[in-house]
Amino acid sequence: MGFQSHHHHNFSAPRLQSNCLLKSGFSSTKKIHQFNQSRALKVKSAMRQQEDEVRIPHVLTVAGSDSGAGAGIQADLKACAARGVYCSTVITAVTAQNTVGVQGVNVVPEDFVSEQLRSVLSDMRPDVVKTGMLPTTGIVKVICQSLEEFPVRALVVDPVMVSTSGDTLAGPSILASFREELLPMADIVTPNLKEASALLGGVPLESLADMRSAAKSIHDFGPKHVLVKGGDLPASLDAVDILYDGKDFFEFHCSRIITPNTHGTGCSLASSIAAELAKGSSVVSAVKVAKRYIESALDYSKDIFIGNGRQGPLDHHLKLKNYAHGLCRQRLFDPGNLFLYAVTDSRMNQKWSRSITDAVKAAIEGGATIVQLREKEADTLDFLESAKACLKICRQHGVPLLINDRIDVALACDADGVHVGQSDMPARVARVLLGPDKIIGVSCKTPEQAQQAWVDGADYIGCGGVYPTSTKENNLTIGLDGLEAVCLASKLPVVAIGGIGISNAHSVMELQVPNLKGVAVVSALFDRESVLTETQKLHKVLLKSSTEVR
Ligand SMILES: Nc1ncnc2c1ncn2[C@@H]1O[C@H](COP(=O)(O)OP(=O)(O)OP(=O)(O)O)[C@@H](O)[C@H]1O
Ligand SMILES: Cc1ncc(CO)c(N)n1
Ligand SMILES: [Mg+2]
Repeated sequence: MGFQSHHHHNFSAPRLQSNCLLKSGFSSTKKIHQFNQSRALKVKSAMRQQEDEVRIPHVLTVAGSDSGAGAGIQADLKACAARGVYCSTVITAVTAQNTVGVQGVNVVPEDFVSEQLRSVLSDMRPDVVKTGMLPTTGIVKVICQSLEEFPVRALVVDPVMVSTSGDTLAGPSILASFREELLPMADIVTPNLKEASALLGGVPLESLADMRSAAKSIHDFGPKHVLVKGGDLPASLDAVDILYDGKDFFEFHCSRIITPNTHGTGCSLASSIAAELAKGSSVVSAVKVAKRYIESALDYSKDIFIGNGRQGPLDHHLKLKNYAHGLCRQRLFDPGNLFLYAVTDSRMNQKWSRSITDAVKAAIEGGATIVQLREKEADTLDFLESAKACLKICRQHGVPLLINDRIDVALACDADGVHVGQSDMPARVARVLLGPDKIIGVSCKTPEQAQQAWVDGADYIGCGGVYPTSTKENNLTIGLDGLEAVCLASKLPVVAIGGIGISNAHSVMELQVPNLKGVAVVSALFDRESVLTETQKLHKVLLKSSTEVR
């Protein structure tokens, strides 16, 4: 500490620091170690104040765990993740729950709820707190105390009382604590019809007019906004929610989605509102966006089948999944796909006046096991259109389609991956852009490049030019020796490329070197009269080589 106050930042040369260290009287190694640690911490917190630090919006949810994961803590985590917000969790109860109902509830002692709150609030400073299932009045109390000690930007209260299945999650004794303690602190409270009715001592709520007057009465308890949700209105009516801010009413309409999978809509709506508030939205726009998200998620999960009960769960991660195209597509890369790797070339297709789709179709019918579109001259729009058309053909045959160099085109058409060269987008950047599931291949000529491709998260290596080629100008030929060196050093499967065709494919595969999975060809297939026949011939040669090996 003395060191810090005696010498200010201007004197920060390393030599001076070690002099000061001696002067300050740190003698034992232990002390020096401690000093270095505290200095490391200071450096870290100084770094944290740098301008380029990224503050991610943060919601803390205080709620119960739902073992079926449609509602509660699990819904909050997934909804926040889907909305791009960090979510920390304080658990108030653990429920044994599924699509049939609630089989058991285990309440977390209020002292331990308090301890969880302190851990998160004192250190991580969430922007917004959202509450869900609060099973005891004692738990409501510790939340109010914690929020007084550690204020947050907004409080969203979902006054959970009964599960969708009709099981009690918080008894009627909780109502007084809600009215008197939590609601006065809330920026928004989100009761469904039953909860609004209970908060008001049991008044029946059946129409939009009832919902409006309920919102007004609940506002008198002190929350800044009241959202009365109409999910449980008669099935003949739209799902309309009413927001009241003490002055004006806002109606949020969406058409009713016919689905058994509505378990968790309430929790997810409240945490999505919290997520938007954490991003800095006003309450009105937060509700608008959150409701839109719930509508899409409900629509998206309307046909999924999980569990045998009456109430299936909402599924939150609509953007990450692809049910629409049948089952979840399996995207794991199979190195066996490198066996006969067809690379298209726009000039050759022009020369033989065939469309890129016809070229791809013929190659696949002839036995190609993976296709790469390499369209150096094409306009982006044309390239995208032909990529979409080729993808359709490839999917029909279960053959992966890769795009050369153009990450944007691969993303736009949802191709299976990309192939990049040493002077294209670095593989590690491509990996970040494309996510964990897409296939990434990298052209490598040396063991060092092969090692880098592995480090960067590539899936395979294209190694060449093995023989001289006319497809690529100024391309260094590395020969069979160069190929062998890369294959031996590589941690990734390798496909050989460069001047390979029917006459020499056997000499390549004959190397029998580990990791070598096949050959990639351009001219040998596409600079020919019949793509189909040439591919069939090459396929035969490769099959022969691979059976000879065994
Ligand atoms: N079938 C549906 N179609 C469209 N929107 C719906 C449907 N059911 C509920 N919603 C909407 O979902 C949100 C949650 O509403 P709901 O009234 O069901 O809350 P809840 O009963 O607290 O939820 P939960 O069923 O998870 O306990 C509201 O915005 C509501 O309008
Ligand atoms: C844990 C938990 N919280 C909230 C709800 C309300 O849907 C539920 N069913 N379970
Ligand atoms: Mg409901």
